[in-house]
Amino acid sequence: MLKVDKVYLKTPTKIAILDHERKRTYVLRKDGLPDAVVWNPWDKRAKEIVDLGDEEYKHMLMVGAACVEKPITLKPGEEWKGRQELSAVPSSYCSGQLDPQKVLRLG
Ligand SMILES: O=P(O)(O)OC[C@H]1O[C@@H](O)[C@H](O)[C@@H](O)[C@@H]1O
Repeated sequence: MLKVDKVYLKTPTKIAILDHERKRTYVLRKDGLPDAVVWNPWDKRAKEIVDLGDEEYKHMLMVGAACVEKPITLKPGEEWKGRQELSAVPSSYCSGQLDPQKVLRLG
């Protein structure tokens, strides 16, 4: 794993994360959050995360829904709703069918 901090604009509402090492596939579903962030804290920021072990940052990757390009500004009394849901599904990699489109259709 390497240090990474990337923002992807206008991403689909479903994103598949294929973990070949652990043979798992995660599906991120999101609403109201058009962008996505792929990030890990690496050594310095990891020290601020109290429940992350000293060396665990080397194995950590966060993929999250985000709203970066057009920030949401609320006036007093205004409401906004957004959601993200992360679930694990059987890995398409394990079954020998590495087809991200197939994984997205599963959800
Ligand atoms: O902490 P959040 O809002 O879930 O975002 C995750 C990370 O996303 C990264 O892009 C930022 O550089 C970090 O500062 C931030 O912590």
